[in-house]
Amino acid sequence: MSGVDKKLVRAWVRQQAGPAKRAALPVVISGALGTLIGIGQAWCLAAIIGNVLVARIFPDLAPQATTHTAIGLIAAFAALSVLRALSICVQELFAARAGIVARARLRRSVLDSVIDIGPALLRRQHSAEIASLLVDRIEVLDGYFARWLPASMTWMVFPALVLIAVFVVDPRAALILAICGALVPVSQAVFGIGAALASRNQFLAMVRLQARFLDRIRGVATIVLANATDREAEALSRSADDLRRRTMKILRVAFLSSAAIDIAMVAAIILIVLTQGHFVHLNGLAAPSIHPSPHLTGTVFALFLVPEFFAPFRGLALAYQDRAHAAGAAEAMEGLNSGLAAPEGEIAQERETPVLVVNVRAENLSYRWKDHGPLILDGIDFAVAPDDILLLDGPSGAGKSTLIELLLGFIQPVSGRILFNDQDIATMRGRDIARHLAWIGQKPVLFAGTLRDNLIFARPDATEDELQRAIEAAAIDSFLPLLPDGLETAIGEGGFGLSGGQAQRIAIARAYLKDAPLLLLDEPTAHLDPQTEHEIIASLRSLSQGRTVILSSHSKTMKALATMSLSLGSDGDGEART
Ligand SMILES: Nc1ncnc2c1ncn2[C@@H]1O[C@H](COP(=O)(O)OP(=O)(O)OP(=O)(O)O)[C@@H](O)[C@H]1O
Repeated sequence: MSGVDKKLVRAWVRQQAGPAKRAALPVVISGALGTLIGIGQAWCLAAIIGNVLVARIFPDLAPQATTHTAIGLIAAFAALSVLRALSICVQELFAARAGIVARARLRRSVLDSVIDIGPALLRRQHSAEIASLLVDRIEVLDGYFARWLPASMTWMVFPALVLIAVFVVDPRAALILAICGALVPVSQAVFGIGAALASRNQFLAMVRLQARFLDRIRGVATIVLANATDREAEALSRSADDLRRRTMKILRVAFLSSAAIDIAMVAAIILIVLTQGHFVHLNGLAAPSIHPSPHLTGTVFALFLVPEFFAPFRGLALAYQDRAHAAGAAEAMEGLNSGLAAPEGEIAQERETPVLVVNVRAENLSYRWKDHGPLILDGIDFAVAPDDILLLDGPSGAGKSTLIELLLGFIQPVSGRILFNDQDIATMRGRDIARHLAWIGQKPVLFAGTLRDNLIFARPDATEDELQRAIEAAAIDSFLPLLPDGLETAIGEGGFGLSGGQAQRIAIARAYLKDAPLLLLDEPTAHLDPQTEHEIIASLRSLSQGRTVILSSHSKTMKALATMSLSLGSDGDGEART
């Protein structure tokens, strides 16, 4: 794991520490109980073997052993086994709950960041990468919260409990366990570095493959028409093979790390057995023979506890990958700037007073896309009030869409400011800016779902009456009877196809439902035929009434809607005219 990773994970762990460690505490407590019960089980078994079985074979060694003792020990072992099963069940339940709660909290935080940053995010990260963070990366964090956190809190404590129990009965065996146990962290540190690196590389390969798949599915028509199917299939199979090789590497490292623990465990067993002279006797080169002694119970007890002693190390080694995944997720979240999650409840406490009117003012607004690139907008000033329709005029590339993105709050000006009702939008959160406005672009996004789902997406709590009014105002009722299931027709990806004009009507209906006082229109009639454009403009005209409207369009008919204009580009002076 690189230094950057370490720093990120440390910062991330610190941030998670409070809620996640609290959630992991019951896992730790039930794990400790499980260890204590395991010690009890080992004692019962050792006593059965030492006091009962051996007494039967060598009555002179344990003459007092009775059938009653044997039955009592077997009953105690059975009862402890039931308790152990229960403690494992409880531990698993708490671990699963800790994982679920933490993942839900992280998903909300990442989603909030994605929404706050808006489409600007897609300029620096591939959508597949963001989807992978929200789904896969956070999903695998389950292991971090459910396994790694409890394991990292207890990997020294549980073996210490076992060591104390063994020490009381057989100090020599305890010393052997301690020495063999001390070797484990050294081997784990070596393999851990490899595991983290392999896991990080595997995640990167997976994200690359996902991004590639998504791009190719989106561009499937282009691939088929360019006769590039074979080439693309080959490239995809190369990416998939890369992922397979990296996954195998992780498995190899995991196998080596687990083998190191096994070796330490076997070494401990052999050393305990060999150092108990009274237990095993080596007759020269002949096979060892057993010479039980009255201390047999203690030795057997120590031997039974060897797996119990190493179990937390094994748990930690298995969970090391989960930590490596957390490093990858922390890095990706850092990219979204969502590493520092908003404390729970902060958003809910905000008062969401409805915005009724918006006066928009831009003061000396400038913007450049790249640090040392040309100014796309230079010293723009305008003011728009309710019932005004401001046309952003200028040739292609003049910066009309850029100005609309600034108004949406998706990008920030290099100088100057935009004010909504005298408040600088730079001081507002994305969701507050969004409450002021509705936006209609060239091509509305239709989600996979019914037409109804797509409409009420703008306001899920809209009543049936409000929905009907929006449908009429946007003239959706003109094509509704043509849809096989009316409002319940599945549209969007995998659903019923809609024409550009019909899709644009859905966007207008959404704007009606949202009922925001500021309307931003970015070439809403581009790509429409004159007849459809005429109908859409009629709907937009009524939608504009009483609202503040800022509009960008190359269409003469759309331009005719405007009450004032702002000339952008080389021939414009950046001042609005009425
Ligand atoms: N994400 C981006 N990164 C870098 N430059 C960009 C980006 N988006 C737009 N630009 C550049 O900014 C300039 C203005 O683009 P913009 O899309 O705002 O123009 P426009 O007036 O809306 O054009 P059109 O009328 O063709 O839509 C163009 O030179 C464009 O190349």
